[in-house]
Amino acid sequence: MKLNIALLAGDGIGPEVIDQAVKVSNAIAKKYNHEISWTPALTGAAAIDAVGEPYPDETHAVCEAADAVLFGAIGHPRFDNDPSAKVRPEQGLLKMRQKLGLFANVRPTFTFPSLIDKSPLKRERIEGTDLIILRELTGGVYFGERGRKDNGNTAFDTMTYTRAEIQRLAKKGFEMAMARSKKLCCVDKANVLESSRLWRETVQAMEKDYPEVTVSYEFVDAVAMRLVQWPKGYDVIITENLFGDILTDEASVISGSMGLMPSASVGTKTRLYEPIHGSYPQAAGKDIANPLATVLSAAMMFEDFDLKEEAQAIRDVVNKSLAEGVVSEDLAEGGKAYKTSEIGDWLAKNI
Ligand SMILES: NC(=O)C1=CN([C@@H]2O[C@H](COP(=O)(O)OP(=O)(O)OC[C@H]3O[C@@H](n4cnc5c(N)ncnc54)[C@H](O)[C@@H]3O)[C@@H](O)[C@H]2O)C=CC1
Ligand SMILES: CC(C)CC(=O)C(=O)O
Ligand SMILES: [Mg+2]
Repeated sequence: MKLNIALLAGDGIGPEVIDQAVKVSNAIAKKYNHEISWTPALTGAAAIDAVGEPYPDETHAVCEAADAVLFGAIGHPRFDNDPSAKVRPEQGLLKMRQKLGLFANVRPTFTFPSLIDKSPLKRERIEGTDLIILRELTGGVYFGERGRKDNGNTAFDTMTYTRAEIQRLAKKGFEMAMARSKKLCCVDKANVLESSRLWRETVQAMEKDYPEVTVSYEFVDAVAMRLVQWPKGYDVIITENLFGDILTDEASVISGSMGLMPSASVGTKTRLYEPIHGSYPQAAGKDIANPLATVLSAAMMFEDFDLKEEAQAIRDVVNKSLAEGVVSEDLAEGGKAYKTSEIGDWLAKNI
């Protein structure tokens, strides 16, 4: 197969983890006779520095022309620490998601056999966890009306959803549940928020179309507790943008590290694969970040091209690396920590 992949490395550890995913993908291409052409493009703070805008039109054109996008991370402390900055890297991420129509973010949470006892959570609670948080990605408070009033002394952000936005995300959730254990949990805050009540009303109305799916409705605060208390109680979770953002970082504790959590963003135009973590600026340039979230995002990309054996080969080599102790600092627990680049080399060699 010939694949044209847009490569958006971004900021901080973005370029370092992307490099490893490219090494692994190229090794897969070589082994299984595929041809991958990578087209790099600017995004985030790197793009602001170069052209003054975090998601330039040229980058959008590259993404639109590609078969898929592999994305690293964006964000830089000089913007995080400057609340008055008018142009911010994160605006690029949101614009990209919106312009590419990526309304659903698939964030799986699973455990790795060799890491289970390293989790702060007990083995019996997490072993066998296999859940998906399907996060709405182009609506809600990240995209609602915001501003200041009262001479800047009052600030507001608006959480807005349309029925159609909820329906298209929920449809994906129901379909995923049908293909898995037929269990769907809609996470909201319908006891307080009107937008959550629209979520609940909309999902309830769709239940009749999927009679085999058992649907539960839970409040996000309680789910934040239950997710780490008994993650095996969940299979497919659907939720709005902000709640999904927060719950998935929390879920990384079940797997063992933020550096292990992949994702796929899907929607109306193209597909984008990215780790759930950010640019981890404290690690930038040190070659210490865990590249596996990005490598496993590439596995999700192969899976979606229906290259299932290739995707499995990546997951297998990742498991092998963890079992053999080829781990980065976040998982080393005082033992030998491999460099980001060494892990990429090891994985590519062992494909
Ligand atoms: N999708 C994206 O591009 C995202 C960008 N950001 C941006 O990233 C910057 C940093 O934000 P933070 O809140 O610190 O989130 P972050 O996800 O970059 O880092 C949070 C913590 O997670 C751990 N971590 C993250 N990635 C790791 C990896 N690959 N290997 C090992 N450990 C890892 C580290 O302990 C780190 O301190 C900000 O500018 C933020 O806006 C944050 C989240 C997502
Ligand atoms: C800028 C944020 C919306 C990025 C983030 O935290 C995420 O997508 O997980
Ligand atoms: Mg996040």
